[in-house]
Amino acid sequence: MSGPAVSGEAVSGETASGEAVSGAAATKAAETGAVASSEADPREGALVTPHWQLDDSAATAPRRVLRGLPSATWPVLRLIRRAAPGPALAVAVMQVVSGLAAAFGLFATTGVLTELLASGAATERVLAALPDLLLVGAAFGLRGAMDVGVSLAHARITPAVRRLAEERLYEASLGAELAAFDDSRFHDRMHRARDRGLFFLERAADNLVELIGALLGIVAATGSLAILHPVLVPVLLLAVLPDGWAVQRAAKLAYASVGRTVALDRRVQMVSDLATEREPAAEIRAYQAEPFVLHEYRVAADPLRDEDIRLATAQARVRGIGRALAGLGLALTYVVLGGLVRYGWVPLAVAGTAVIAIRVATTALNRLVLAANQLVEQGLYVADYQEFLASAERSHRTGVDTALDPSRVTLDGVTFHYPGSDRPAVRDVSLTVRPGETIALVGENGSGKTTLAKLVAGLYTPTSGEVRWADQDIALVDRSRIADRVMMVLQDPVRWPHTARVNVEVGRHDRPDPDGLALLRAATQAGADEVVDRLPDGWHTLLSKQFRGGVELSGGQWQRLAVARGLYRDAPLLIWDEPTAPLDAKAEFAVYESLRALAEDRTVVLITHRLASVRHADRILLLHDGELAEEGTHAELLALGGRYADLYELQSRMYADA
Ligand SMILES: Nc1ncnc2c1ncn2[C@@H]1O[C@H](COP(=O)(O)OP(=O)(O)OP(=O)(O)O)[C@@H](O)[C@H]1O
Repeated sequence: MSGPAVSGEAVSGETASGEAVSGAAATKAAETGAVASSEADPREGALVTPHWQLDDSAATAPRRVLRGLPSATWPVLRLIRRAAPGPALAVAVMQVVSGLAAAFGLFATTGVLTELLASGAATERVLAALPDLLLVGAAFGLRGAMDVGVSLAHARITPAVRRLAEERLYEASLGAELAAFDDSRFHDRMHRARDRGLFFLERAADNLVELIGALLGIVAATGSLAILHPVLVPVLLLAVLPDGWAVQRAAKLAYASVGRTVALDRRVQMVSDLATEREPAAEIRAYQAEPFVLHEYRVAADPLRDEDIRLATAQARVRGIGRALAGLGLALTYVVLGGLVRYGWVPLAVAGTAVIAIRVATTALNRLVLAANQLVEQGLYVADYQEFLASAERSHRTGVDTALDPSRVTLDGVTFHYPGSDRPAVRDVSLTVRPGETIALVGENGSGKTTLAKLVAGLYTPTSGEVRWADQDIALVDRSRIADRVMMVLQDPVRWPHTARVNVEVGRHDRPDPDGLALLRAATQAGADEVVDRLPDGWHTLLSKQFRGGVELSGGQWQRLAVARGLYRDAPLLIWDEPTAPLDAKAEFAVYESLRALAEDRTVVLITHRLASVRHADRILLLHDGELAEEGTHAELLALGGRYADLYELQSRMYADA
């Protein structure tokens, strides 16, 4: 990751003076580009920000999103409408009915009080009040029924929203270009969207329902209050606005805090994986790295804890001030009401209803303020979610939907930079792979072989230059059209936590193979049949120790399955990146025999460090520092006496010595 361009404001922003230090440290770290471990210990003093913690996109988000409630509400509303339109409509209707019942109940209460406070015998007054009393009871009952109905409909909304939001996130992530996964900003956005965005989206859906209910409750109570005496309405606002300010302020503090700590959170998560997952367990013990892992945890977790405490304290202070001001406002409201009765501006019965209405309105307004402010806070995270979807969408390349012929591949001045990297991984490479030709890419570690192979396969788009299949520039073609024509075995293939059968068939999951003949052919060519024969449930054995009944394979056994997966795919362009590195000699020999058979009617790009395996390639291309340094047949390159000859000589000597 290169030093991100983050200003001090990015990490100090809205916060108190202490955090300005983190901004300065951040800028310094960004300027020096030093690695985290050589920087100041994040536990010292104010929250110091190592370079991997910096997150420039978080800095601008609050201002943009805090423009108000609508921007927080619309995306949630749209999702609710898509995810659960029926329950959403039911909630809206029942909430309106509930609000009307509340208003009706308040007016009926005035009738009851008027009768009860009139002169005459107590029994007569009670009897006179009875019809209104029944109306109050009916209104109360209707509200209760509506509230139960709202809860039932609401229970269907939240899970449906989560389900839809998750699917959209995964769609966006799966649809993003491969290069996006090499970009740290994309990762930060994705983590914010996945870890917080989804959670808060669900909460925001809850709060929206709450907000609408509270709003209708307020309209009912305030409307009744306005009819009883208009001056009570502005006075009532005095009681709730300070609280509203406090919750709003607390939400901003929380978001600013998350902007500062999102990468630390991720760091803790990564250390947590190291400490608890199976894969690193053996190496950590072998290297006695347990104390180191714990140290790593503390370095990230201590400042997180301190930041959480600082945030909670600041929020409590702000809320306390809000509460005190709200109490004063409420007292003032009652004083005004007392004055109105004292000077005979409102009758006592109306004042009695006003007290109830004020209580109802205050409760509803508090609910509203809380829900609205939580919604604004959650809206910030929902915006993160939306932003991730948008960024994934932006990275999604759309192209023409055309048939492709990859038998002749031409690279024309191709240069490729990984995101955020100044040095090109592949530099100005031009070459042509002719139909049916097998080329081998060789060179030292990091010379650009895998990157070049991924460019040929259309997984990356060149920063400059063109990759053409036949005469078609593949940068302009739909991604799925390209992928359809390539079979590929990559370095470090995925170990699918699924059955052995799925591990092969996922190579082309929609390939019709009812008798499993293609599966068996691919498995035999890759030597995976021998692996499967020894599994307790054969092809149906679950290959993941993390689930009950699952088994684990050796590295070479996994690789045989991965090779079988690549072969099962069956496409005209074959790209093999170190397919046999973890295989034993027998399996390697078998795989190369299969490769030779496959190469007869395919264009093949083979990457390997075992130069003995590339002797039969039609052409060998040696990459050095991203550039095409040598090109020719095995014999030609040996005669040239360059880097290839040196490497071959070295390897031959190793075998001879052995
Ligand atoms: N995802 C990535 N993000 C940024 N830089 C990368 C990424 N992958 C590779 N690189 C850089 O690109 C350069 C070429 O890497 P590449 O993997 O293509 O080399 P290679 O020749 O295949 O190496 P090896 O023989 O070790 O497999 C290296 O300097 C590497 O550091």
